[in-house]
Amino acid sequence: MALLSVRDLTQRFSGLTALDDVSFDVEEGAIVGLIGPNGAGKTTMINLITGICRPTSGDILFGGKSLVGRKPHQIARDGIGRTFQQIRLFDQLSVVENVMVGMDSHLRTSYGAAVLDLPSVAREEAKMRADALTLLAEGRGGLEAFSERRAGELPYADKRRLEIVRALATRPRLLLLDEPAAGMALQEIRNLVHDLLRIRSKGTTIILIEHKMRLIEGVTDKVIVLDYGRKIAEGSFDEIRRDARVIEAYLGRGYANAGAEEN
Ligand SMILES: Nc1ncnc2c1ncn2[C@@H]1O[C@H](COP(=O)(O)OP(=O)(O)OP(=O)(O)O)[C@@H](O)[C@H]1O
Repeated sequence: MALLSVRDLTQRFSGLTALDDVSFDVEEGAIVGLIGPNGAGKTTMINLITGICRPTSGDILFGGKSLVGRKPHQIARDGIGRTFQQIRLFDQLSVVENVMVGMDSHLRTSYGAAVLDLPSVAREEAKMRADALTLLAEGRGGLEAFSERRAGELPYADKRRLEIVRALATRPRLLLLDEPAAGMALQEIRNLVHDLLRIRSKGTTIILIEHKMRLIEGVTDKVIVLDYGRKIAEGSFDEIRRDARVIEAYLGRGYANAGAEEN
């Protein structure tokens, strides 16, 4: 059984069909790319999976159970984490605190104990800090070296990487990334390829929206291509880059043989 199964999903916004009868499966342990031109419906797909919007019709099954009608916080607890196109860090908090904020839903200490400042709260916080530092240390060029710096002071690419670490703090089974390589230079994308493969090797399934084909080529097992809300292709990057409809709608002619070297 697929970990995630999107079935006949349609989303209309007053007259505009953002997604039109889209179906695909994501197998456990896969890294799946979601690509297509601006306005194709990629972010809408992530918003439906995470419960921000309710689909006009169709279904989304996660571990065999429908997500439709569930609230975003319930879906996060079900095991789906995400990052956003626009960075959403707490700039005034330290790097490690940003990751700890992401762990809140796992905090077992009660509100009452927190108000009374009981030792159990201090123990819980120390454990969260240690777990957050472990997560920060796992990426290439470990972010843990900057753990006490304010997030707002980090270079741009590290902010994006910190967002991913924070999304991992909820220990998701499925991680949804909305343009994680936006604004990154070549070496930073290489580091991100390494980070994503490592995250997958630890058991997290990933769906990523991305315009940087170098990242899509470097990490994905399968790519879904959307155009005007419709799925126009599905296959390995090698397959879809030779697909006439994908070349026409999105990639352009240079891709069929050249690959992602220039992008
Ligand atoms: N809440 C909304 N209300 C009305 N229209 C919306 C809403 N959300 C998205 N749309 C429209 O749905 C279409 C798909 O948008 P979406 O953001 O999903 O595209 P995208 O593929 O993520 O594009 P990009 O690559 O530019 O981020 C667009 O025409 C957009 O204007």
